[in-house]
Amino acid sequence: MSDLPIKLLLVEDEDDFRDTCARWMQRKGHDVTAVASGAEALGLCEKEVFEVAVFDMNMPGMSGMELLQRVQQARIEMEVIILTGQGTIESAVSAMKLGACDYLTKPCALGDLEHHCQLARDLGLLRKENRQLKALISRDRPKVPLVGHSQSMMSVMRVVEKVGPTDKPVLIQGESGTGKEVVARAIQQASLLHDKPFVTINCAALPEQLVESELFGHQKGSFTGATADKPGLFEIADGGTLFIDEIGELPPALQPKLLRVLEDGSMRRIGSHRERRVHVRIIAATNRDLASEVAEGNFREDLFYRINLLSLELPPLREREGDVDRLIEHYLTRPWRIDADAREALRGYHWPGNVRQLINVLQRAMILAEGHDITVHDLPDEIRNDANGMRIIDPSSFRSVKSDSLPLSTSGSSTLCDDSMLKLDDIAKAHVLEVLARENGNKARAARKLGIHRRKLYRLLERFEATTDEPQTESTTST
Ligand SMILES: Nc1ncnc2c1ncn2[C@@H]1O[C@H](COP(=O)(O)OP(=O)(O)OP(=O)(O)O)[C@@H](O)[C@H]1O
Repeated sequence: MSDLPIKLLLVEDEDDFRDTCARWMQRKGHDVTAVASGAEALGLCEKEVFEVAVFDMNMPGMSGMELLQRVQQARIEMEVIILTGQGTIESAVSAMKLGACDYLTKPCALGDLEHHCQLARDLGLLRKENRQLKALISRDRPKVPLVGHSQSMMSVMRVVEKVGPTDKPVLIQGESGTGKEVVARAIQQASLLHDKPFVTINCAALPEQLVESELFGHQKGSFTGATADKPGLFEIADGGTLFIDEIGELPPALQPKLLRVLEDGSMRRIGSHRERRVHVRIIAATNRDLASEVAEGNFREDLFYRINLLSLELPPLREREGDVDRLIEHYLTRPWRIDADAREALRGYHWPGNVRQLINVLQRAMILAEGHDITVHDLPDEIRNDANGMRIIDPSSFRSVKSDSLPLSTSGSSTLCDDSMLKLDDIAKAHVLEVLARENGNKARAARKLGIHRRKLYRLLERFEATTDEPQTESTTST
């Protein structure tokens, strides 16, 4: 039995007994609120959350049994002990039937009262844990090992080991499919909360109204379709970790609510005035450049600083030397084999969809292969073309770019120009600008189409701009 302080509500009309009980429990370190009537108690329960309540059975106005019924009807979650001067078996049975967890007769020793309150609190914690576990069974996924020994992944793993044991928020950035959720789970596994709930939400996958009710829960009747009270993921994750994927997509109206939970753990369900407190570690992930979102006014600066306290950036797969081979070994199960050409093609590909794309390609190849040997013919066209050095760029993509706007040099100051490098850079610029135009200037979408990180697109555009603005000298004239 735990001896942590109990958040206790005591409802007793006899002044002396109420004061004596309240003082005793307070001296024992519990957080006690004592009131003399059922009406006062109900008003309090609307605003505050209690773990345990002790109701005197016989009170003028509203009896303890009636109060218990009202509490049940309002779906207020707390453990109730009924206290009575005239205990009978019948009244004890009906109290239990109404949902009381315990029944005590007066006079009772104060030590007994405390003991029963502790048992009730532990029962409440068990019930809560049970709800959390049920919620998790449907959400939890098998653990995925973090495969990769490249230098960049080794340094990610070192950061995971360092940030894991703190209970501070972590922000994981990286392109889609780089393994942000896998890393979030690894952080949780390295933390003191490893045996506590790990609950996930993807802000991009849900409409705005649903994101709010998923995260914060709602009160019955608070909007059309809210047919019952529903706890939010913050409550379900209480004591554990909440992984907020695609946090860059969190609607602006919800950002202050999230900030409040991060600041002092307080939140309210939609349509409720009751303030709740939760203790949840937040791990957030995004494939957007959140700093630019802040600069563009799409993401609150104060929230950004809160979640960005500890951050880590996942490298794209094309920058993880040797990891494609390790991922092949991991995901290509026996009896499948891959021949040298196919392996080489996979190693050389630029993987815009990162690890997720590699897994899909391997799964597809296992289906298409004759027997159990995967060859280059079982790989998708874009990978085969890449491997043959035939990455084809649609010639029409050059039409919208005027020849005089092409960059003249990659370095800008070099007097020795390599023709082939110049042409490659020209092609790259034309392609990037074309994709950007096709996406009506939306850099996030263009970056996604190009298979590069948004930050990289910004850097490329800056470079293109710099080279275009430069005074053209003979030494940098393009052929
Ligand atoms: N290092 C890794 N080792 C093993 N499997 C991995 C690794 N990284 C990613 N995966 C696998 O790749 C797939 C995509 O990973 P995950 O969902 O974590 O990526 P993500 O970056 O969160 O993607 P998104 O931004 O689209 O949500 C999953 O099937 C995951 O198990």
